[in-house]
Amino acid sequence: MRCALIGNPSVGKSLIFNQLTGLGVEVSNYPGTTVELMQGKLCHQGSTLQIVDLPGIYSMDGDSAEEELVRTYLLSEPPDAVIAVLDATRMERNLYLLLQLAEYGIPMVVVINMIDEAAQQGIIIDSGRLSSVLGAPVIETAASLGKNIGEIIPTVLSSARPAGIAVPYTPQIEAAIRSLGKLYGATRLQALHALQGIGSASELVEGARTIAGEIEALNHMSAHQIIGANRHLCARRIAADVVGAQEPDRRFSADRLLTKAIPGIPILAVVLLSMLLTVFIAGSFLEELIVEIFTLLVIEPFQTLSLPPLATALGMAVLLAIVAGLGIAFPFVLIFYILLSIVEDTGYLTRAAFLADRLMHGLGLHGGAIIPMVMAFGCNVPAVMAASQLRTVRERTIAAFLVTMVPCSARTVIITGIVAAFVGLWAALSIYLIVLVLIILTGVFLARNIPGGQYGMILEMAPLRMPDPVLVMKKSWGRIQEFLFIAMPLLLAGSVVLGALDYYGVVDAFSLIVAPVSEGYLGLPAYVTTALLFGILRKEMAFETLAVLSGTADLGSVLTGVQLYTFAVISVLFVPCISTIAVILRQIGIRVTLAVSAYTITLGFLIGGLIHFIAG
Ligand SMILES: Nc1nc2c(ncn2[C@@H]2O[C@H](COP(=O)(O)OP(=O)(O)OP(=O)(O)O)[C@@H](O)[C@H]2O)c(=O)[nH]1
Ligand SMILES: [Mg+2]
Repeated sequence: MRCALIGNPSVGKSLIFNQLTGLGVEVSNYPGTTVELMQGKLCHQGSTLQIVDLPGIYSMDGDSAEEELVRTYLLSEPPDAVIAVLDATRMERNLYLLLQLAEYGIPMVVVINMIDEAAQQGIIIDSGRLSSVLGAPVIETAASLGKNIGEIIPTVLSSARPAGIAVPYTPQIEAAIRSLGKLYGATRLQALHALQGIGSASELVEGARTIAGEIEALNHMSAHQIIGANRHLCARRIAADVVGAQEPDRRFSADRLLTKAIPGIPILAVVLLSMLLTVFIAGSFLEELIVEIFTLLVIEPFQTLSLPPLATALGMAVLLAIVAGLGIAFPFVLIFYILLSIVEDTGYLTRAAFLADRLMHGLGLHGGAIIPMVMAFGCNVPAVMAASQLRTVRERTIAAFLVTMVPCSARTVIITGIVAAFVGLWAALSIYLIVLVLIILTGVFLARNIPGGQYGMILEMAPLRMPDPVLVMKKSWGRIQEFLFIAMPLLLAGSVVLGALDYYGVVDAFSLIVAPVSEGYLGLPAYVTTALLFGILRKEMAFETLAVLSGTADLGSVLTGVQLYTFAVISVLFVPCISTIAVILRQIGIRVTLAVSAYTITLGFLIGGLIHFIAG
């Protein structure tokens, strides 16, 4: 048996899905979290059920990718039952979708989720009454508390049935439905779709177009609009019937403060800055701790072993890679993801997107793109994935450029580990400033020069709520896995290769070749440029390779401040790491990948040369 979860965005479908199946689909207080169909299985009293988590949608008849996905899914492979999830605090709007869903005639169970929040807001729902109005079973749940989730499957199995309710449309629409039925044998659903111009060219769609044209001429409103208005009216009536007295929302005033330019923008700046500072401070603290413990317990004992030289070289390379990955990058990445999950689940991120909207428009993006931009501080890889969800090619292209320029945690490691440690805190901050200016210039330039229109942003404010610590940790863990299981192995493999190349003298030979450019143009010893190139594998590798090749972790003793600064700026700017390149290639395309790589290499070496020219 197959069963699908359908509902508006952010009503808790994925959380219910996870609780039913025991899987870990991403759950977040940000509309549009699930963008594709997710499947899971569960066993109930000996029989296996397949559960499908669908993206959240506001309507079944629109033309967004998510709406089309849900519609095609229901039409082409109708599940045996649907679980319609509603948000108890927004019944009217949720019922609008439910009324449309009812027209598909698939057996359903209605789940009114977030009943805990409704209770807090003084909203009372008469679910018995709703059940008799809809003609389908209704269950009240609070997924975050696990309340009544256990009742869903038994109810689906015992009493799911097609909802009996039908929206009463205006006489003209009803007449059109009847004649389309008579003329083309269309069902009510097919006739409604055809009247709204949904579906591929067919006699029915052609015939419906003529009728819809007549209706439009008579009403000065398209059939699509009339149908929508009828459904809204019906949803409003049902909501008025089943939803009890509602107290004014107390969170309203907090929202006013967060979304008005003043004090909203200063608050946003403080939030972003404190996120960065927390990552810096807590990250460095953990970093030192881990590196010290690791050196004491692993590296020092390893050095006292008398192994053959090649084994020592390779072993050291692996150990250094583990310190670089687990000890240095991990604390930064983990803390960043925890902070991001918290900001997301409080509902603040939607306010940030709203505030950033105007600013981002200057860069050719809309406020929603603030999410990939902020995520990029953690790691560019998930940020590019998020950017590839933007609506137009133009936006995706611009976002790919800007996201890859944002200093990710690995680059933060270079900035803190090299510049802050050996040159100074202000020098480190100045790198962020340089990057910020370059990002703005790039965005403005691309926005002016890439053709294509700009979409406005339609983003629903997520409700403000206390994040659930367990969910926050689960989500951060889910995100960190990419780092642990994809980046770490890459880092280890890269280090072994580096160790071998160094051992056999290949690194030295390579250094000879790059020496003229490196020394003449950038003012850097040749091995430093070699280290830079290793940064393509993984940005931390640049740092680590530099330490390996210069033979000491105390970089200040072998390179001057300007040299270290130049090195850091170039590695921050030039080419994203290999994982980022791969993900741009997969999600956005080869042309953008090549353009981004060429652009960032040029930028890195131009600015690097400039610094040497001015300060060297
Ligand atoms: N208070 C409360 N919060 C809930 C409940 N159910 C879900 N949430 C929270 O609501 C937010 C949205 O949950 P998701 O499961 O991601 O929602 P979704 O319907 O899958 O959303 P999309 O994938 O965007 O369509 C998360 O922050 C959940 O923790 C509930 O019953 N009560
Ligand atoms: Mg979801």
